[in-house]
Amino acid sequence: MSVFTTVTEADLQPFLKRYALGTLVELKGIAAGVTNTNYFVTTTHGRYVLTLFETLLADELDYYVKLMAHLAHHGIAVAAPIANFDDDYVDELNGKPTLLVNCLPGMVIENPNVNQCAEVGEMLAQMHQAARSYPGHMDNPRGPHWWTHTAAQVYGFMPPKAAQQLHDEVLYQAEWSRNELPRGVIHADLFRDNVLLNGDHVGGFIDFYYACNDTLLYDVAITLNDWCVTGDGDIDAERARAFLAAYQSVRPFTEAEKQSWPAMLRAGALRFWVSRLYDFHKPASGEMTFAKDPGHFQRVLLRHRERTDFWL
Ligand SMILES: Nc1ncnc2c1ncn2[C@@H]1O[C@H](COP(=O)(O)OP(=O)(O)OP(=O)(O)O)[C@@H](O)[C@H]1O
Ligand SMILES: N[C@@H](CCO)C(=O)O
Repeated sequence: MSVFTTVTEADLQPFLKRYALGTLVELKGIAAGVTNTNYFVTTTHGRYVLTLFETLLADELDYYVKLMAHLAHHGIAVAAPIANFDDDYVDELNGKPTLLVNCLPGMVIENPNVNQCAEVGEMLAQMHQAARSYPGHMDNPRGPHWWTHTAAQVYGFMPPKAAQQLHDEVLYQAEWSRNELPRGVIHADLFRDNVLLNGDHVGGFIDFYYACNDTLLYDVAITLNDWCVTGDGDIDAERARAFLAAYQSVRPFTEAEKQSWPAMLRAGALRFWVSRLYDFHKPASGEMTFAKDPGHFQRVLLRHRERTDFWL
């Protein structure tokens, strides 16, 4: 469930008076999602999504929310934040920082087809391009420094063979240089549950709260590792080829990116193996997370290590 902070119609009516959105018709909690409280809000003007941020503070939201507004302004399918009469995107309701965005068409798809993977690849490349003029900056909090430090905290909980595999990968990732790779704003968590699909078309990308400035190729790897994966951690070649071809139809990889692609695929898997290991072995008390299977990304990573064809 994901209504951690209850909002009643009586709470919302005065709040909505700070926006040009008409009056409340219906308020409905959204079950999906595990971090924040989300509601569908229908007013006399349309349908919106209200998010109450359970952990992020108002000033921490600035980079993400302005990025969403910037991308929407460029025609990228993302939820567009709506400003209140003070021209602020982030407001406050029931003691929590709050955001209203437009409701996007479509739904989360668990088993995407080839066309849907291609559409996501194309939109991702266009998002990378549209974000080139975004002035905000945020270092990636989940890069090599983070996984080296975080892996060190979980080795002791792991079977020796898996710990050795993880340690080997951390060392391997420290040995190659990312300096030549194009950088920009990345989503950094564009899994299937963060994209709404409207038929074969992208209804919208959501959940920009890991977005940051890093290499664009890292975003491509993270996205492919989820969208094109099979149940056993292998990659479906047909979906991978379609995804990459569509991405490159907008932004072809540089030579340096082509060379780095096999290593970057592994980096994308390592990042989520480590975060899932950490959440599994060291859940913060009272934290509202539902541990996801770390073994899945161990399998994805080990398959990448054996791979000889990278679908380019
Ligand atoms: N702009 C939107 N338009 C339509 N539906 C949305 C929109 N934003 C969120 N949703 C719906 O709400 C659900 C939960 O949103 P989201 O995944 O962002 O939750 P969260 O708890 O904030 O994040 P997380 O899942 O990363 O914990 C989504 O699966 C989607 O169904
Ligand atoms: N997408 C992440 C969780 C949210 O960051 C995962 O599947 O581990």
